[in-house]
Amino acid sequence: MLHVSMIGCGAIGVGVMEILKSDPEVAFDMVVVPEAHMERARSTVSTLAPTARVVSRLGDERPDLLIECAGHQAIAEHIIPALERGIPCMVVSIGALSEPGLVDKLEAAARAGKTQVQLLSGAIGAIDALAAAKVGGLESVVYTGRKPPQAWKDTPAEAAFDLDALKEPTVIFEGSAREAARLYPKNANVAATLSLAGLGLDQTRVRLYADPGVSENVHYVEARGAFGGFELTMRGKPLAANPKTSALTVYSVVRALGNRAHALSI
Ligand SMILES: NC(=O)C1=CN([C@@H]2O[C@H](COP(=O)(O)OP(=O)(O)OC[C@H]3O[C@@H](n4cnc5c(N)ncnc54)[C@H](OP(=O)(O)O)[C@@H]3O)[C@@H](O)[C@H]2O)C=CC1
Ligand SMILES: O=C([O-])CC(=O)C(=O)O
Repeated sequence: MLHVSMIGCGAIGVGVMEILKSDPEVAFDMVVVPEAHMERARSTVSTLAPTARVVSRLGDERPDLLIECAGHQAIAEHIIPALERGIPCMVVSIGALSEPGLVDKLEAAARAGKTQVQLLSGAIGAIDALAAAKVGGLESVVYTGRKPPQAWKDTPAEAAFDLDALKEPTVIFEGSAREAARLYPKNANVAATLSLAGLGLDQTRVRLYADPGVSENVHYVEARGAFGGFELTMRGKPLAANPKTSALTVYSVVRALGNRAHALSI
């Protein structure tokens, strides 16, 4: 039985607990949320993981695994201290890792605690292929992200474009993955994941579209290198609870937890 503590109880956290409710080999012991929202989280968690405690910090507890499904802040606040204490961690807010120095801090914390932090693939696929291709040498990685206009609400695109009135696919950003992550931090997970697995934030090229013709989060990747090349299209169905997040992200977390908990890992 794998004893897991989860940080965050939003669209991803709830989706993960819903699926794993029926897995006898995974137990959620604690769910960590901000102090102000503990009561709300308690009512959600009581139906999904009735034995789990809702807390605002991990304290002295030592789960087998700590998983972050919360956001940027949670990495500094919870993941780095847990790694330093030797608790293995998984991180889903990969966009946060575009902050200069944060990947190094994560690595240093894991080394100090003699443990490991796993960065999850989330909404994008072929990270195994891209990371393997990097060994032989990559020449180019180009990522095109296409989402319905409303998925770009609360981003700089809202000020620059009349999103509700768009009739055609519209490029809202073109540049490096680093710049994409700076301007669109809540939509930067895929660009940052591809960068970390491949050519880095400065050499990974990104184009983002607000497209009234799509209802899904469409991720298109072209990679070239010594290995040859690949093109990948993901058409991720958005979660009802958060249209910025593809449902595959939830499944990617469930897969990762299953791979730690079960006798067979794939
Ligand atoms: N790797 C990938 O491909 C993808 C990654 N993501 C990332 O995953 C993360 C979660 O996404 P999603 O579930 O959709 O987001 P939600 O906004 O639905 O949920 C986030 C949850 O985390 C909680 N939270 C926020 N800050 C903290 C903190 N410092 N400590 C503890 N809990 C905290 C929130 O609490 P409250 O509501 O009280 O603020 C909320 O319960 C985001 O960072 C997102 O960018 C998303 C999609 C794909
Ligand atoms: O599709 C998703 O779930 C998330 C996404 O685009 C991103 O954050 O890059």
